Amino acid sequence: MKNFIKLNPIDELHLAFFPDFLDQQQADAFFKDLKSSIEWEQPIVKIFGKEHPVPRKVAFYGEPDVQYRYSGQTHTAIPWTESLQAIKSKIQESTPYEFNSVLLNFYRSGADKMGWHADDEKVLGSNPVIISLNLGAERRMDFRDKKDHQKKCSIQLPVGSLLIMLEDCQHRFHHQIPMQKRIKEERINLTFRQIKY
Ligand SMILES: O=C(O)CCC(=O)C(=O)O
Ligand SMILES: [Fe+2]
Repeated sequence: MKNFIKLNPIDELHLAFFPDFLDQQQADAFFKDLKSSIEWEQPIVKIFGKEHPVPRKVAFYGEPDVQYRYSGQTHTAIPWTESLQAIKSKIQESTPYEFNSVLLNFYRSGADKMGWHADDEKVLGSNPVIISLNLGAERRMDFRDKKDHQKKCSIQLPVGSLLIMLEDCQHRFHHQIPMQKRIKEERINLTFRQIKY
């Protein structure tokens, strides 16, 4: 894969990173378009019997009939928009991976976040490759070994960067986007996935 650097911040964590996959102008144009054209939702999740809105907005797009369960509900993919098609083609020119859907997250400020999790659902198959595009505010992403919480690291995700989580990343590690209260700017992240079943 041309232009990707291999990141291996801790043993066994395999990432590929393309820091300026989109230039600032392209990234800004996609951000603006996605912010207004995507059907953003804020699902309610039940945690210990209490209902909470998820701390960000989300949307799921992809091939017809692809379904994905997140935030406690099954979602059917909304068909690719023109912008998503353009991003998808650009990613497919640079990587050998297949994907049939994208989960989008909209962080309204540094107060929005995503807690520790792994994208290791059965429907993604074993060792799923997750391709993640970053638009808007630069945020930090943390990784930690599921079994040994001392084994951890953080990376910065600047605007226009593309991060690929490879090999057994989802099986061995959790990741999160922590709250960063001093960040006031919005951010959109897209994670392209191959839902197998
Ligand atoms: O916002 C991000 O960079 C990460 C998103 C993520 O981990 C996910 O959608 O599963
Ligand atoms: Fe994730």
